[in-house]
Amino acid sequence: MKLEGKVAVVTGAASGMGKAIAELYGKNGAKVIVSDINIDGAEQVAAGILGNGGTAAAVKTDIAKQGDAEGLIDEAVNTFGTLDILVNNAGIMDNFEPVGDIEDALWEKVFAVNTTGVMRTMRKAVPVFLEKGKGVIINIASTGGFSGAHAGAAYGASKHAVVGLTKNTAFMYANEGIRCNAIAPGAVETNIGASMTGINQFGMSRAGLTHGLSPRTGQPVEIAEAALFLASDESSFVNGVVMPVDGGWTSAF
Ligand SMILES: NC(=O)C1=CN([C@@H]2O[C@H](COP(=O)(O)OP(=O)(O)OC[C@H]3O[C@@H](n4cnc5c(N)ncnc54)[C@H](O)[C@@H]3O)[C@@H](O)[C@H]2O)C=CC1
Ligand SMILES: CC(=O)C(C)=O
Repeated sequence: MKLEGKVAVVTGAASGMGKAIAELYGKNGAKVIVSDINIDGAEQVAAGILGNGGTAAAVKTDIAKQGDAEGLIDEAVNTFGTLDILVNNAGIMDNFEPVGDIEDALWEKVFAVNTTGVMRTMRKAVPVFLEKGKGVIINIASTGGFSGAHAGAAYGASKHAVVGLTKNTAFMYANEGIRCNAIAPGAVETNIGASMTGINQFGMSRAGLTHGLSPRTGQPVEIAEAALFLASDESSFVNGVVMPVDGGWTSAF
């Protein structure tokens, strides 16, 4: 019970890594706000946590919308009285486009979900954490947040931005009891492929050169275990890191 009594928001928690994180946090005593644009999926995850004796509530959130992203933090405080842990996990892929093939609409959508949504929940959570004198932020970035060769230009840029936002936040609030870290998963077996709408064959063939070096794919729970460590007091001196959880993929670079 590493998170007994803590209130956690997990975005994109209807599927994949977000679901695994929400479930593991629930098992460890956290009160979990299961947030997703897919409310049916979020409700199922919340029901599963409740069924296992935990505490959870589902909240429909389109993280790309300012009102939803900010309202999510209000909802957590209104429902469970406070906020201790924010996990920014919701994310979408691009279609592996190199910069020469990017369309503005896709660029803007990828940034709205993967980057701007992350900034907005953090901006809203920080005053709650400052008032308490503590709080934990975990951003699910990607190995594409420090490699140029794991997806398309928009996805890579959006995750590099999350890495920068994470490090800046860690440093800015380091004396205020707020810790901010990122996880950089490698290739994990989830439903993220469903967010692709028409793969750029050239871009995918270039990214595929490095994907071939990944020793194996991971399971969502293997990311969730890292997110549990970063949320718990066991990582009390860990701040501003971008932790690869990739089976050793990026040790090759
Ligand atoms: N699967 C992989 O190999 C990797 C994934 N990641 C990152 O991990 C995070 C989680 O992705 P996965 O679990 O793989 O994907 P997933 O597709 O299984 O889950 C993502 C969840 O985010 C939700 N979502 C999408 N757009 C949303 C929006 N506008 N508002 C709210 N929720 C929204 C989806 O409904 C879904 O439930 C993402 O940030 C992704 O970029 C990073 C590295 C590798
Ligand atoms: C989807 C993604 O971020 C990777 C690294 O595969």
